[in-house]
Amino acid sequence: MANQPLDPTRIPAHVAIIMDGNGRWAKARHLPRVAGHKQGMEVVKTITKAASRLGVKVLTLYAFSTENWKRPTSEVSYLMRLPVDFFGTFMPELIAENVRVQVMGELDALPAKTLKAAEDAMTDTAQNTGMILNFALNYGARDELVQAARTMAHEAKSGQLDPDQIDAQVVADHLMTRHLGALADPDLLIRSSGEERLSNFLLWQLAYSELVFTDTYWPDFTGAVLERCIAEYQARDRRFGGL
Ligand SMILES: Cc1cc(N2CCCCCC2)n2ncc(-c3ccc(F)cc3)c2n1
Repeated sequence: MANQPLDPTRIPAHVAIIMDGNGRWAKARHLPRVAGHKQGMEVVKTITKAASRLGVKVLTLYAFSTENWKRPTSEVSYLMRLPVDFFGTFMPELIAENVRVQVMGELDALPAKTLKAAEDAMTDTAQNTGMILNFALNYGARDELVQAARTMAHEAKSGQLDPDQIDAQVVADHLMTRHLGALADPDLLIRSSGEERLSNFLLWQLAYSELVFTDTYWPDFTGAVLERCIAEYQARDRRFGGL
């Protein structure tokens, strides 16, 4: 991993993070899995402020995937309370940091209290003009692509969309990241805990992203680890398919 000082002129505009390793962190400490999730949420607060102060414009965090419903009921119930706890304890700091909250995923399937916490946070921070904190909650990239294809098919069938006009931008405009506009595609994807998989995350948007993997478990992730990942990103020479 690169250890150069960061170039403040080349901070990645959009950073996405798969926050992995919470259960293993807890197991290594003979704690229940939910202790890893609890500490992981505190790290979300730390990294939100660190990314904002570095000049990141969009921070997308994979909080809960469509596959996570398979976990034990007690763990899912705990996880569904975390968005409520997060905003209940961190909203004043989000406002002070001028952060705007976005939440994307199949939100209608969330428990009512979870959905309300997310919707209230989006409303209460809508006027903020700083970093966008974009949570992926009950999100799956394949579901996102299926939904986009179904919507475009219905629009074509109704005469609203000429199939021959469908290009990459039209597809992007039908994805859950459409509200991010030109910032929709992450420049940098970070995955913690040593796993090197995409796990059904942002499959369209990550087409040209730099992928950085760190062995650090998410609950141990710090601002210094974030800076090392960004230094690794800055040490790479992105070609976007060119020479
Ligand atoms: C389900 C879940 C799990 C969750 N973990 C903590 C971070 C590590 C990953 C698993 C556990 N965190 N952390 C923050 C949120 C959150 C999500 C949406 C939102 F609008 C506000 C906060 C969260 N949500």
